[in-house]
Amino acid sequence: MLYSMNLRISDRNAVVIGGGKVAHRKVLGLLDAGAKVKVVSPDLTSELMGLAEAGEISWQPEQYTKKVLEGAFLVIAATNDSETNLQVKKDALPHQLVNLADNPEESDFQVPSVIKRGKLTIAVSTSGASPVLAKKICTQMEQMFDEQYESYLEFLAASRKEIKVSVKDEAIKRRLLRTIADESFMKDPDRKQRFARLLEEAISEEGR
Ligand SMILES: C[C@@]1(CC(=O)O)C2=NC(=C\c3[nH]c(c(CCC(=O)O)c3CC(=O)O)Cc3[nH]c(c(CC(=O)O)c3CCC(=O)O)/C=C3\N/C(=C\2)[C@@H](CCC(=O)O)[C@]3(C)CC(=O)O)/[C@H]1CCC(=O)O
Ligand SMILES: NC(=O)c1ccc[n+]([C@@H]2O[C@H](COP(=O)([O-])OP(=O)(O)OC[C@H]3O[C@@H](n4cnc5c(N)ncnc54)[C@H](O)[C@@H]3O)[C@@H](O)[C@H]2O)c1
Repeated sequence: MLYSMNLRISDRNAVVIGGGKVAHRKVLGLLDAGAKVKVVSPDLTSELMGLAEAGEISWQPEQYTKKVLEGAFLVIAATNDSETNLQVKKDALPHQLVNLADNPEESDFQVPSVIKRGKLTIAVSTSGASPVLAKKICTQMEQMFDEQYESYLEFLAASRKEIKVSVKDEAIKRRLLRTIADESFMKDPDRKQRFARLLEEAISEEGR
């Protein structure tokens, strides 16, 4: 069984070994999360070359050696040589998190298929059974959880903050938090006013 979590990696060192299309996909995810990315590979796809030229990633144009792992928090071995990928896992220190693009069993972590809607993240994993299915499920979910969720999550975050500072009674607090998570709030263009009224009522209910 794998343990699911969302890792904060901004400004952490990530090393990607290999410069093909799989490495490129992993690099984009790491950059989105704000990691400092180094790619180690004798060659790069044109997309990765563009990122190197733009200074978004650093490129070490050489074959893998153990030394490149120094200082890495997270390591992705995505070469097309399974022996090299396995060697990366053997060389890494126990506290370095290693993913092997061709070997789910030997990986410390696996990368899920992901949908992002602002603060909302939906991640789908099949534990390595079928990455294609993971992607397919995400594609289906993309329609269910459309772009409206981005502003809805902003509303939820702000409203929850207000509830936490203004309401002391645990039962009332819970009721409000559940109410704003109702689908009708997601669809209501006047949800801010509706929430303001509810909050006011709750505060006076508490004062009684
Ligand atoms: C979800 C996603 C995330 C990402 O990579 O960012 C991801 N793979 C994606 C796509 C994809 N992967 C493959 C194809 C080609 C299929 C085809 O057509 O043949 C496509 C389709 C495509 O590229 O479109 C083949 C493949 N994948 C792995 C192996 C090796 C093996 O299993 O032994 C092989 C066989 C290679 C071969 O047969 O040669 C291994 C892994 N792939 C994983 C994740 C991890 C398990 C996640 C899970 O189980 O849920 C894991 C274990 C390791 C890891 O990478 O962490 C991403 C979708 C992104 C999106 O949502 O858009
Ligand atoms: N995890 C996934 O999502 C996924 C998806 C498809 C394929 N795969 C697997 O991922 C691997 C890479 O796939 P790809 O399509 O990117 O391959 P690719 O052939 O396009 O790229 C491989 C890259 O690795 C580099 N490389 C090879 N040996 C190296 C070494 N010793 N040191 C440094 N770099 C080295 C090559 O120069 C090249 O840049 C394959 O093993 C494939 O089976 C994984």
